[in-house]
Amino acid sequence: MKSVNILGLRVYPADIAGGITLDSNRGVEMSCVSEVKGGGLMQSAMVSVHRHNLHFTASHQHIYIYIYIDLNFLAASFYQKTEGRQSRSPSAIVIGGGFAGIAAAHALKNAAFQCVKWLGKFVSHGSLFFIPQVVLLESRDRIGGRVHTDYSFGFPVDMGAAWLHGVCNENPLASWIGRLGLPIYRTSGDNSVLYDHDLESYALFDGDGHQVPQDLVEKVGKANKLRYETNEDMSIAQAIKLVMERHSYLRQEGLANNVLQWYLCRMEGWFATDADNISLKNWDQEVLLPGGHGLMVRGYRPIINTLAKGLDIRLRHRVTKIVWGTKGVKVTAKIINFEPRLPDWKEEAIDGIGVRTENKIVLHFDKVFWPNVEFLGVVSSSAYGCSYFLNLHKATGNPVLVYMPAGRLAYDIEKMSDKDAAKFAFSQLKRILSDATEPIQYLVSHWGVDENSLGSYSYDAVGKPREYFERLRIPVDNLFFAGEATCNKYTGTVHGAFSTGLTAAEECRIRVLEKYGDPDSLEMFHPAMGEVAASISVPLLISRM
Ligand SMILES: Cc1cc2nc3c(=O)[nH]c(=O)nc-3n(C[C@H](O)[C@H](O)[C@H](O)COP(=O)(O)OP(=O)(O)OC[C@H]3O[C@@H](n4cnc5c(N)ncnc54)[C@H](O)[C@@H]3O)c2cc1C
Ligand SMILES: NCCCNCCCNCCCN
Repeated sequence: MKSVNILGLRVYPADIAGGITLDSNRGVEMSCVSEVKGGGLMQSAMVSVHRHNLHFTASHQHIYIYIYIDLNFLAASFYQKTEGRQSRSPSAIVIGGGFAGIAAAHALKNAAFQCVKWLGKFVSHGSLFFIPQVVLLESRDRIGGRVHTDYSFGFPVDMGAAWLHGVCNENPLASWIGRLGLPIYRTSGDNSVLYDHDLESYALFDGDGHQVPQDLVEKVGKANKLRYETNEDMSIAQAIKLVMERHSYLRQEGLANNVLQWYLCRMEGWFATDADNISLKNWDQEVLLPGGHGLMVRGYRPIINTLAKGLDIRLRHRVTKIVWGTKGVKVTAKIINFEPRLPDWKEEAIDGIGVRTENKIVLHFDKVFWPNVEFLGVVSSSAYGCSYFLNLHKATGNPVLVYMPAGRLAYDIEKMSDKDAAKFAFSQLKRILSDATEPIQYLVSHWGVDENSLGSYSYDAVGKPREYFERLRIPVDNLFFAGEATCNKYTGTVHGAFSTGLTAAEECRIRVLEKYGDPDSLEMFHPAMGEVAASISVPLLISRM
């Protein structure tokens, strides 16, 4: 029996048909079909690789295809070319230049470097010949994926990921952040009621612009410590309703209820979906690293740029079709339609993982007219009606507020033009600060409708086992998968995506050696993944300690 604490809101309990044709003259050619299936957003890819036109592998005996796709599906294949030569060199194609794809390509490229060093020492003894070439194919005209730092205001603003969840040395990204000297503004410590914020520096208002007394906010946050015992999974929304029905003294009314709805709205932001979709059983099973949550003051871009340095990246290369192996394997739409088909357990995981939307509407003002707090909120009688504004001025010194709708609200706002979306965000601000001046610039993200992401990040859907995330990661024969939705521990995060990219690259490397290399040499190739950065410990630069 699973026990769940219920406390305020901390309730404890496209198909893309994708393809590449590697052309001997041009490199890569692609076409794509993209569609959204009702009920859930699914993606997959189909890549065709034709033996005769893999130009950059022409002199190699083994071609290693490493396919990395949108909703973080990664497929890899060995392609054997036996044209006389006995030399054996794999090549790698990474599909998708998000954090996981870039991490994988970076690690594979390092593996190549290690091999060259190793070769220098052993080739004269007739040992394994192994110089992988790595090419990364990215459908957008930029790298980063759901990490996208915009500079159009003249300073960095993250339109996707902005926080480092877990400001500590165990964070897989810590060594990179430390080494690059990137400052972090910590918005919460451990076990914060609001995930990435403490109730330390904020202002909550009711719809008429009156500030909600802080003791009420804290009281509601601490209110419902009841343990709820159930074997059955249900949604967070349903669980709260049941608890309230059974324990009338817990029922929040009037303003207290609106504050409770606001907590719920923040939880919906964390999972990018409505509370009706979030699994009571599994929502708290991800690992939250210690050290609280910190904003990347200069944005995430410097890390992705550093990891991408020296990689062969082909932008605007959308993968639409994959045929792999000596006889060819097809991966087609409906989630993933592999030939041969993926095993049922894998397809079930792809189907069962939820992905919905959180967006950002960034308002740039000529001056600051709001209170000097980390965030502003508007409470309402439903989570849908609540608002959350992150005050970037506190962390960065720039006069910027970021309005972040999630779930159904984000979905509805995505139907508006950018201008109307910005107007809507501003109208929410006007409700609480009547003397607010119009923004001078705005930016609007569209993660839900963007065919390259079709959602913001994955969540635990009601009735689906948590191990789906791990199932999604597990390789099938020589097909490999990576990305945030394959990360059981750190689902939905940048560091989670990053770590699965490294893992997938390492598994690919080992597979190449097992299949085509000298197994005894595995140790000699060791390395590469995480390499230098991981071994250097540089203290993180954290403000608001
Ligand atoms: C609004 C928002 C806020 C977030 N906030 C945070 C946060 O504060 N902290 C945090 O840790 N995480 C946050 N996240 C989550 C984080 O951004 C993601 O978990 C992470 O960036 C995912 O990386 P990925 O490599 O798995 O996938 P992606 O970044 O989506 O990478 C996939 C790549 O594949 C490309 N691609 C797709 N289809 C094809 C194709 N057919 N052919 C070729 N290329 C293709 C895409 O363009 C993309 O570049 C946030 C996300 C969003 C949207
Ligand atoms: N406070 C604003 C919310 C910002 N959303 C970031 C959520 C990132 N991923 C959460 C992972 C949940 N599994």
